[in-house]
Amino acid sequence: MELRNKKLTHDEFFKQREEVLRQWPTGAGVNLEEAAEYLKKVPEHKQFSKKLRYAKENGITLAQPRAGVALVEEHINLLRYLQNEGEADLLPSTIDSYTRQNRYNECEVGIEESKKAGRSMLNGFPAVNYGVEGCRRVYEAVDLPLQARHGTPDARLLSEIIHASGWTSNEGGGISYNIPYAKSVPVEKSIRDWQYCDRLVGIYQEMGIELNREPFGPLTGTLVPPSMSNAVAIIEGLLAAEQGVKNLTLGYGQCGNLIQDVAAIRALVEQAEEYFKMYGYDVYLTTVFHQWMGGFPHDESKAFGVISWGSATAALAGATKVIVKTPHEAVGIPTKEANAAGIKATKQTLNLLRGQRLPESKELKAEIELIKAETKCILDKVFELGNGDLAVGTVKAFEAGVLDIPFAPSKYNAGQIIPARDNNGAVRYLEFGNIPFTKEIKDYNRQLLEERAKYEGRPVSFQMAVDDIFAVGKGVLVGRPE
Ligand SMILES: CCC[C@H]1O[C@@H](n2cnc3c(N)ncnc32)[C@H](O)[C@@H]1O
Repeated sequence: MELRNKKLTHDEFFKQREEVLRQWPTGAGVNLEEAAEYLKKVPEHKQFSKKLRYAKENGITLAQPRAGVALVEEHINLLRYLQNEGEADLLPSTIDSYTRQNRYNECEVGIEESKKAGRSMLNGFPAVNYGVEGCRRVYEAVDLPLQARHGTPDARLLSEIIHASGWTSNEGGGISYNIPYAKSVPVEKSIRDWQYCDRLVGIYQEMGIELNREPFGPLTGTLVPPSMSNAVAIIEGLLAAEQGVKNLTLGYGQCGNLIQDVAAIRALVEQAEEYFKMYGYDVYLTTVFHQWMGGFPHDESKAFGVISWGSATAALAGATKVIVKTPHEAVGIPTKEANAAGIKATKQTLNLLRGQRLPESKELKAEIELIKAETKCILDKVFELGNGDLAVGTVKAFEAGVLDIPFAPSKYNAGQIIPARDNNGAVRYLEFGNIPFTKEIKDYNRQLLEERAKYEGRPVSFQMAVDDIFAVGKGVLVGRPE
């Protein structure tokens, strides 16, 4: 069947579902009607969509950690600790890397090794291997909404299992969980697979169960210009809406300049709403701001500085949710104590800033307009390449380098754009690759980088990008020459 941005028919979906549920033995434990009955019993305070609505309507920014370990009991202890000690507002289950690659055999080995070692030998929770029974134990053990967070190009079986288990949100998308996470998964394949995941949510929606979907905003988390990440977020939002998703959280990864980060969230909301309206989708939209996704300082006190700065930006931007980092970010998977500390520092900052927003200024307005103009150039070309079909256009846009994610591992990503910070730390385009920006937009980006070059007494060059990549880990935002 030709790739199309078209809601999967019931026949198309249920025919594919037979193969999906056979991918691993635990798939046999998924029964749609039984799962719907189970989901209908999820109390409001454990429904992602309800808690996000409440936060948006009350101008509150919620705090959510990442967390996942190999064994069910330990994972439950971890989540309960983050709920009770960490005061998390929303809970994750970060899924391990083998599951993300559908390598469930290796998950089995990792589970056994973890039992022998008495510690987690996987970097997340292997939800598929535990199946509905194990995932329901996790859901029933906590008292907050639960979401699957991962990086899975083919998340069809994972999505079936976690939703059937009462987990009321799923992160990911056909671009955002492929290009930054995989080397050789064709864009067409991951778009199709995520159409399935979204259609599953749409089918639950038609049964009166509102689940939340959250495309992964930060992408590579390495100097991704806001217009590129916003373009991807809006594309994944539209693709999800076509499959019947009604509750969407679009995201963005902190870049570090306050004006630009606030502008990115404001532009994302304004532009996404414009596109949903234009295409007639009735979507309840919320936003998620990811605390700094790049290199972290080793020193835990300095790490708390980065965590608090991301929290403050999220609050001032009015994001519905902020994803929390921990003081162990520079070293690896955090202990539960370090994870809880990250959440508490975040919530302290959010509470101190409750109700405050970065006021409209000419600089903020200009940055919002610039981001929207850049994003429009990209999206217009995507639709043109697809002759109006967004799914086809997305595949062709990656082939043409119109969608191009900096520092992505995927061989389907052109990798021609080069980002670098301007003198105020805002992320600009140093090389445009094949992105069809207007001359005015290109000249403005170049002018801002020339200002930095003049200040630093060096030419605009790739070295600026390299210096910027290491800067935050060294305690600064802009990578000044040594
Ligand atoms: C896009 C996600 C990257 C971030 O996701 C964190 N992360 C990954 N796996 C786990 C885990 N099992 N528990 C807690 N945090 C985790 C990393 O540290 C990084 O910040």
